Amino acid sequence: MVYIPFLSSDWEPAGKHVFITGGSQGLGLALAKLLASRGSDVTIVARSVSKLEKAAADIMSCRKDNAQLVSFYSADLSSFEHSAEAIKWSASSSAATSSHPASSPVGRLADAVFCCAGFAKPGFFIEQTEEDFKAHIQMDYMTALSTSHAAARAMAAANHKGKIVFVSSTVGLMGMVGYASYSPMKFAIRGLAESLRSEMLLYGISVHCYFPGTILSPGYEVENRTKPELTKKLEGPPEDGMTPEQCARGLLKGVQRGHFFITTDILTELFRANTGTGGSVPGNNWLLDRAKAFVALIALPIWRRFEHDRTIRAHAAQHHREVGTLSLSSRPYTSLFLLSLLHRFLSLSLLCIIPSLIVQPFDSSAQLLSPTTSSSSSSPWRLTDWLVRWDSIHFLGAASPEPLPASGDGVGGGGYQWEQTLAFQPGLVWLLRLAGYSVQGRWSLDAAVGWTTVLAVLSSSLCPPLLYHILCSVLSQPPLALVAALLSILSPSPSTLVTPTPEPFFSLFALLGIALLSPPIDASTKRASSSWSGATVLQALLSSFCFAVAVAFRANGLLLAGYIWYALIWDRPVSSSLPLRLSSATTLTIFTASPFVLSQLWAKDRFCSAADRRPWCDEGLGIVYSFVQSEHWRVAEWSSLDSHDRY
Ligand SMILES: NC(=O)C1=CN([C@@H]2O[C@H](COP(=O)(O)OP(=O)(O)OC[C@H]3O[C@@H](n4cnc5c(N)ncnc54)[C@H](OP(=O)(O)O)[C@@H]3O)[C@@H](O)[C@H]2O)C=CC1
Ligand SMILES: CCCCCCCCCCCCCCCC(=O)[C@@H](N)CO
Repeated sequence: MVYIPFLSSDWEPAGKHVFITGGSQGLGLALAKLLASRGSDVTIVARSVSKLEKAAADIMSCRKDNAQLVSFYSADLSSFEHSAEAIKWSASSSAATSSHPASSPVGRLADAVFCCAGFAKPGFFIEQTEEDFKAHIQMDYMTALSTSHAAARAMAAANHKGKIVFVSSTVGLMGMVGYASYSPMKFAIRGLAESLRSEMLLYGISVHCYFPGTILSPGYEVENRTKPELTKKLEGPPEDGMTPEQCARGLLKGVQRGHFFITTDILTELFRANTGTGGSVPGNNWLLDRAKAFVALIALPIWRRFEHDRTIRAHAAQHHREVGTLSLSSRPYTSLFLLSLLHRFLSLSLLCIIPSLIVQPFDSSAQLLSPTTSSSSSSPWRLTDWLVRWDSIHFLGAASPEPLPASGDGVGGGGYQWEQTLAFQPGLVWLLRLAGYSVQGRWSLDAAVGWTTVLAVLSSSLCPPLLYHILCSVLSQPPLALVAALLSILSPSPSTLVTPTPEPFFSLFALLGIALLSPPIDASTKRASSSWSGATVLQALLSSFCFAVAVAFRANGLLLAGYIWYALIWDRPVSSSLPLRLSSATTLTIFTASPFVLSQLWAKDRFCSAADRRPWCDEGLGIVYSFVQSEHWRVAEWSSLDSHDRY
């Protein structure tokens, strides 16, 4: 016999046996109560007996007529065997399973089977495990599959023209963040419903599939415990959801009208009209479906692009902080370091060593030191020839404890002898002095240059991985951070990074300080901590220490204090009072600036007591730094080329 939907009238629940999985709570229970109130005999199936007993009593109290049967059966429906048993038991005349009034079977094959059992544990895809995915396959797809399979077999065998009703979800028509383990199961149920709608025509069994939006059920409460904030935000507040009772009424209405795909909210209806109709899926109303599909055609892409995707992208920064998307070990720190190291060695050999072996070095500053070099000519190493460039010669002059036996004028030696070197911060000078003593008891130029070079290569190679680390937390776009870090390896002045200059050390400590200022991740909440804690203070202190070291190498490190102000005053919504934050930022700025201030005070103390006071001792703030900049280097003057005669 052929089932002709057009000729069949509204489905009438009175007197029918309805079999409801997941009938002990939420949608299933609401549906069971509704159908009981419409005169159906009801069987509910779930796992927990205590919940079933309570629910069955509840359903009994909703009956229209006391002769209606209510029955519960406990089974885990993810198993084919148990599902088949449940269907068989409900149709049998077995003895009661307990003293509960609803523990006897209804005793005839179900007329309608509602597959409401389900479960959701939302979470981010990359955080979920094999167990999570398997649980969804079992609890959502397998429960629906095994129940419908058992029901279809029993109905087909008995030539019983019943109904099978699936419960999918809005996310069975559209996928969204947080539901990557659940939504595909609801798509699968939709696929099953479509296949069965077609195949069950053979037996006159009708098939329906319901796509509810948020149902304010006990299951919803549970899933919200693991639901990402972003998913909650996109789904909307609980007020946007529907009660199980509202959903049950909508579902029953759809079933009664013979709708194949049933929805109860506008958004899902638009998705249904957009993707769920046409082709092999029968529509609910030809004209209205087309009108809705037209609205959906315009509205959904706009909604997706300007609302949905935008919300997700805007959440990226918070997400990366919460989840720590890339574990530290999977970040390309080591590769960046090794790549930088390779670049530094190439710079050393191709720019410094090989050219000075073949031809004259491109920068001949080192030749000022030639008397020294020739005195140690027995050594095959010509470190100074290779590695002394530009300002290095002046740093070496100040670093050498005794005057350097230089051939030219202006190198000096024995400390800060030349006024113009006073604008050099003491960091590199100290480092060269220390390194020079490393080999013999006597200060050695080669040792100073050699060891400082090794440290410069290491320091400048650590900078790209550090920059990557900082950019990852600032940009929240690891690929972009990687490109920037890779490009940073290619310095416009490669030899500065591998020879005794302040830049490698300055960069390393400036970046370290900035990295330390990024908010710590709270281990328990996995969020960037937003409160003013001991850790915040310690971090800011450590970072201002790094900045101070950077200032010891280069005076422009003073600007780094801006990061402290940004972090303490602007960036972090700290709970502490503004005066406390302002005074902390001020204190840390003074700390950061101290190497500069101290070096200026030292210069003043040393050079301004003599009778022939230099002009800067009395001019303005009495800072030698700015005097040297304008007088010797003519910084910010177009005529700076003239100043060369002063070197
Ligand atoms: N809540 C929502 O926002 C939405 C829910 N849905 C879907 O609607 C349906 C009902 O949802 P809701 O009311 O929230 O569900 P609940 O989580 O509140 O209830 C689920 C029911 O299914 C039963 N159940 C779960 N697993 C099994 C199993 N393996 N074998 C037998 N019974 C089982 C539970 O009982 P027990 O644990 O004792 O077995 C319970 O009776 C589900 O399919 C769900 O996916 C769709 C869209 C939105
Ligand atoms: C143009 C209109 C714009 C409207 C924006 C709405 C955003 C999408 C809402 C998705 C809701 C998902 C509900 C199903 C969840 C579910 O199945 C789980 N709770 C399972 O328990």
